[in-house]
Amino acid sequence: MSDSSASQAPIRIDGLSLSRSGRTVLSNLSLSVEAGQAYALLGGNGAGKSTTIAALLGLLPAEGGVMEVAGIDPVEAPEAARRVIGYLPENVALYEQLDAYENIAYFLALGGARPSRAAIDEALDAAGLEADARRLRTADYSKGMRQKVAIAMALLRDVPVLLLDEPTSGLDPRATADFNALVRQLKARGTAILMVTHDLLGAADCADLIGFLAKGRIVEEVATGPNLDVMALHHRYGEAAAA
Ligand SMILES: Nc1ncnc2c1ncn2[C@@H]1O[C@H](COP(=O)(O)OP(=O)(O)OP(=O)(O)O)[C@@H](O)[C@H]1O
Repeated sequence: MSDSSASQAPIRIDGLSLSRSGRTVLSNLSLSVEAGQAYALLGGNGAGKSTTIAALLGLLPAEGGVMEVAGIDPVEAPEAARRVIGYLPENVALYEQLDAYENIAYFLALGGARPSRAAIDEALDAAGLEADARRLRTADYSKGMRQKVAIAMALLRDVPVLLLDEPTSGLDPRATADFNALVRQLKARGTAILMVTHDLLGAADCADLIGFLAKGRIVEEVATGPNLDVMALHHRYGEAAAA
């Protein structure tokens, strides 16, 4: 597969195979995410979702297939790939003794960037972190607040690719809805988003494509939209997850 539109997708995985500890974990996996799209990757425990993200981050050697993030092969050039990726692990790690401004200034300085306070405020506004929380030590932040700080960093870095690992697990319904709205905003900016999730409803709410992973391969891929039958999908997903 190598038509020109697919090769320009900011996230592209084509025929990826990968083993861990001698066991096949990803098997001929293919997916692509266009600019301004979100792709939700669902699947049962151990299906290979986090491994897919680790592969895109250039953390695991592939045995076959190709990957590209913003045109960069993360296996050949992992550091260059990570410069174009915003990655949100399931639990965002921040310096607990520092506030949101200090964390953002610190992490961006590692990449050589020195955003102004106004630029940080603008990014935190876009990410939806309450103004009166920004000067508090992040030790007191909820998971949702930490994620907003990480999203603000990605906005300031202006990365074309976001990888989200179970961003809504453990969030309450309100925070989940806020997060899904944020995903829609990021799409509107042209970001390509790959999110690993167990939240089918949230995926239907904010993703364009939902892929079901089982035993390291996509067993079903559906486009979301007003006609999507989420309950039917729920039943099929259960079957896919158990496959
Ligand atoms: N460090 C590792 N060494 C060896 N095998 C691993 C390692 N990490 C994960 N695996 C195996 O790779 C497979 C895929 O794991 P992965 O974490 O990608 O699944 P997942 O779909 O993200 O699951 P979950 O929903 O439980 O997070 C599993 O069989 C797992 O046991």
